[in-house]
This record gives sequence, C-alpha cells and structure tokens, in this order.
Amino acid sequence: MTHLPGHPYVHRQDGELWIEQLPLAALARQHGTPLFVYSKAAMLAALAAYQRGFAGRQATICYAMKANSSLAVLQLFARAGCGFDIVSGGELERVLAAGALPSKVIFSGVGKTRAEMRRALEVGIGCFNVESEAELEELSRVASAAGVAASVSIRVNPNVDARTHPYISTGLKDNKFGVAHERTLHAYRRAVELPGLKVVGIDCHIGSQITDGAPYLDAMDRVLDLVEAVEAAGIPLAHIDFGGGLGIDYNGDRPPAADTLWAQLLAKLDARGHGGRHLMIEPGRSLVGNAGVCLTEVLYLKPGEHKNFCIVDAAMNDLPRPAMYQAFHRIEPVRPTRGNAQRYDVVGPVCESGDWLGRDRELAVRSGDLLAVLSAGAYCMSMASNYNTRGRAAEVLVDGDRAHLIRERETAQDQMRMERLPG
Ligand SMILES: Cc1ncc(COP(=O)(O)O)c(C=O)c1O
Ligand SMILES: N[C@@H](CCCC[NH3+])C(=O)O
Repeated sequence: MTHLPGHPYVHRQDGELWIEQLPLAALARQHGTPLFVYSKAAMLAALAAYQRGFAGRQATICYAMKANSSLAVLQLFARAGCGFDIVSGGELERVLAAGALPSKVIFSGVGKTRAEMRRALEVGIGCFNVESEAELEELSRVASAAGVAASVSIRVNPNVDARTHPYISTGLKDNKFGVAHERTLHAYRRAVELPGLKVVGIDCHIGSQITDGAPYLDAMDRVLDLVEAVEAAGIPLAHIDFGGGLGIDYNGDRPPAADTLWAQLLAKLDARGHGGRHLMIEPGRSLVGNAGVCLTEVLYLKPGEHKNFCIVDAAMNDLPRPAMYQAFHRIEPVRPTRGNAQRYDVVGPVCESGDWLGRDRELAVRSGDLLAVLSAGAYCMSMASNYNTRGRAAEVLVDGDRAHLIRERETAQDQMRMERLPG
C-alpha cells in the first residue's frame, strides 16, 4: 500500500486508488463523473494538527469556509468545535444551516453590504473584521440604527510579502485588503468614538498557499507592534487573529505542518509577552485541500502534431484553479494502467483554450479510463460555475468504509429554476 504525496488518506493498493476504505473506481461507477470525493478523516486530521498546535492556549479556529462551503463539511467542522470565517451573507446562511454557533462566526471581506451587516447583527455573530475606515462608519450607523453594539476587529494590512501567487497575496500595500498599517491606530481611535461599536480585537491575513513560515513571523511582529500602540492609547484588544493562508503540497511543496508553524509563532508571541491572549486563526485550504480528489473520465484521446490532448469530462467550470492561477494539480490514473505512457495536455469540454487541468502529463490512458485530480478539496467546488451550462458536479464524503452523497449532480432544470421568461 502506498500513500499519495500530501494525501494521507488516499493510497494505492494493487494498482487501484482508494480513499480511506473505499476504492475510488466504485464511487465513480455509483455516482458518475465528474465527482468530488472528500475524506472525513483527512479533514479531522488536518484540524487536529492545529488543535495540537494550540494545546493549552485560549484559541479559536475559525474555518475559512470559502475554501469548501459544502454543508456537510461545515457541519463536520461545527461539530468539531470550530468557528467560521465568512465573507458574505450567503456564507452566513450556510454556516447557520450547518449548525454553527453564531458567536463563533467572524465576518471578513472588503465589501460588506448594509443588509449583510444587519443580518449578521441580528443573528449575533462574534465579530466583524473591518477592512476600511469607511466600513467602520457604515457599521456604526447600521448597528446604532438596530440598537445593538457590533463587535469589531480591524484588519491590518501589514505590507508583508507572503511570496505566493499575486492573485492570492493579500497583505501588501497594493492589495485591496485591510487598513494600512500606518492608518490602523487612527482607525481604532475612531472606532472607540463611534456609537454602536465595541472594539474586541485585531486581525490580519497576508495571503494563501503560503509555504514558508517567515512571512507569518514578519506579519506577527508588525501586528504586535500595533497591538502595543493601540493598547498604549488606552484601547484594550481581547483577541488577536492571525488569519489563514498555510499552504498544502500540490507539487512537492513543503509547507510547515500546522503544529510546527504554530509552535514557532507562539514562541514569538510568548517572547513578546502576548502568549496569554485569546488567539484566533482562519485556516481554509490547509484543512480541506488535500482531503479531496476530483474523479473524471477520459472521453477522447486526440493526438496532434505538437500536442496530444486527453479530453476528460471535468473542466475549468468544475476545477478553475489551473485556468485562473496556472495552478498545478497532480493527476493520477484511478486503476492500474496499461500500454505506453504519452505526454498529454489534460483538458475539459469547455469552449475555452484556457480550459485545462494539467499540462504535459505523462499518462498511459485510454478512453473510458478514470483519472483523479488531486488536492481538489479546496477552492475547486466552491469556485465552480455553470459556464457552458454545465451542471455542478456531485460530492461524496467518505467516512471509513461508508460514502455519503452530500451533494447531487446539478441538472439543467436545477439551473433554470431561478429564471423567468418575460412573455
Ligand atoms: C480573510 C481571509 N481569511 C482566511 C482565508 C483562508 O485562507 P487559506 O485558505 O489560504 O487558509 C482567506 C483566503 O485567503 C481570507 O481572505
Ligand atoms: N481561490 C484561491 C485562494 C483564494 C484565497 C482567498 N483569499 C485559490 O484557489 O488558490
């Protein structure tokens, strides 16, 4: 039995790929393709690494649900005691439906609407992570009108380079996120003056798929400088939230393990005398990314003069990361392979040249074979679309030797349900 890199719960046995105690080919036969399959044990193991890292500390792990917003996944994390980091009213409704405690929900995002603020106040979320001075003013008006106090944390943009893809770097001055480091103290002074606000914390999030601990340590230093300045101005901060962003192994990436990273970060926190504070973090990808695979069937092989194409039934609408960020996902045959390997671009049926899942992959495949696109638990199904009027894929959650269908395949009728013909 051999485990797949980065995927502790996916292994090969007699040439066949399994997830936990189930062969992936059987799941594809039963539910069709494209199919997302998640391992419950892998998600809980990823969470346990964070929980180990915070043992003995006062800490709240708020799962950044944008990574995978399936209700079943949310329920799993809610039952395991997690809070949630949300970024929209839609996400709020989903976490509530999954059984989250509103008091453990924090609301990030640069463009919260008045309606979203009102609803979040109505259900009593734990904290608004405010991203601009204008938002602070608006939240004050909305909360005052509702006759309640909104708990706020200000998201600092620490101007630290997370050394990741530019589209998923968020902690640089040029990024739209957070309040500039040098404006933050001013924003806190304003927050305590405004009615309807209660300052409870400070937060930052520097980017995603971070594979190196150094940017976190830099950001922590900058945030702690601010904590000290804000408290020196007489404004106490009950919690510090360091965001998410820890990367996963897509292609030999070697991010630190969550507990190792947090041992380093906590050592710094202790050294600066802040170890006793309530800590919050917002991991997304590192909790779910390598807990999932996307199964797809080879439709056609199309040899060409310059390139061979392996046309599969999953596409950029199901798994947009390669098209959006030129991201690499490993692609593995699900069953033992026969014949000679050839080099293929693995592409989907969507009418875009950007519709590719992998480039220049050595594969020994025939039409009808199944492939598994790895590291598909994060930012795949949650970013899926209906482009080309393709239905969203089905999802299965595997728990040991049991598989639960947690989302049915979407049909064209499902998609048309919201539409009305004018005449
Ligand atoms: C505010 C905020 N928190 C948490 C996350 C989760 O990031 P990741 O999935 O990289 O852990 C993100 C996404 O980058 C985010 O924007
Ligand atoms: N969607 C991105 C991550 C975005 C993180 C959100 N701030 C990805 O797939 O890598």
